[in-house]
Amino acid sequence: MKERIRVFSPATVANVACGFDVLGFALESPGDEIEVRRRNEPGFTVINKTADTVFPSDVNKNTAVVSLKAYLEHLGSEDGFEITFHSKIKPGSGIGSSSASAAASVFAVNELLGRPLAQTDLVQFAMQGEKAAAGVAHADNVAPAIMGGFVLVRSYDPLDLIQIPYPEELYCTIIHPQIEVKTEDARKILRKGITLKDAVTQWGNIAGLIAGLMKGDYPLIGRSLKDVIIEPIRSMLIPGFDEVKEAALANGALGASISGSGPSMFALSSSLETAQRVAQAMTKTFSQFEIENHSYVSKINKQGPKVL
Ligand SMILES: Nc1ncnc2c1ncn2[C@@H]1O[C@H](COP(=O)(O)OP(=O)(O)O)[C@@H](O)[C@H]1O
Ligand SMILES: N[C@@H](CCOP(=O)(O)O)C(=O)O
Repeated sequence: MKERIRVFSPATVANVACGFDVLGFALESPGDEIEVRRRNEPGFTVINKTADTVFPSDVNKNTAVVSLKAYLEHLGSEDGFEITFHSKIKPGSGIGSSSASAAASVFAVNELLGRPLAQTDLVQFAMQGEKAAAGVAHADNVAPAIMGGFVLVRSYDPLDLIQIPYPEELYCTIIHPQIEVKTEDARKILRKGITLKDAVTQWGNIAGLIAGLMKGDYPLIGRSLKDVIIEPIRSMLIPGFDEVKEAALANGALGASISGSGPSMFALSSSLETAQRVAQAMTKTFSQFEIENHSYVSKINKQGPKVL
């Protein structure tokens, strides 16, 4: 049996505007690149070879270790592993840094062990990594990170994950302002109650977004990419949010909102040319707020994690 493996695990956009905690999609880039090696004794070590990522000092709070422990416990294994991070999504970015790590380790070891579990069965363990990072075992990052594409979390209990078809020509613009917003903090500020009016609007939009993706109906996707519950609260953490979102829409994006818990923003477009124009417009607008930022365009990642 192989003793070591190197894998890539993708960044993800969770919530996707109106799908708080229930919808997410994977990006072709960026992502985590880790190498996992079986140790000769139980326990876990984390080696950080990334340029600018700072992990928790306690290795057992690393989401890659937390998810892997849950997976190995399920298998009844007492094996130990060394995890080396070669590249890393910046934590607190809003594109699933904690999720990419949680997904990477369980995918890697499942491959090393000859796939004792189906890939979709790995999500439940990666969710434990998310719980360590954000206090809640939300699946809308780790499900698409492991399964690829768009994934709807139809139910958490029991866990019911639905892969959602989407049009091939769909491009995501990500803009990442250089500020950190921890998911845990961005969850604490949310209202505990919502009005029936907002609930009706939100579930109409999530249904419309799913229908638009499945039908490849770009106008329907655009009409549905609206969030009346989470975005009004969290956008207060992102200086210039309204202006940047307006710039994206004015330059042809189907829709735009906060990526995950932020501070990154995402916009979906139906062509690469539009997505690139949107990236330029969002960057130019953010720069007017003197916030260092970088933007890029990514296709949707069909595959999820992969062995390198
Ligand atoms: N392997 C890891 N990768 C990223 N963040 C991690 C990891 N292990 C623990 N963490 C912690 O999780 C938090 C980042 O997760 P989160 O707030 O969800 O950000 P993001 O929006 O990037 O997923 C940070 O507090 C970080 O210290
Ligand atoms: N549904 C979660 C998604 C968090 O995404 P992340 O990429 O910021 O970790 C939430 O909105 O809290």
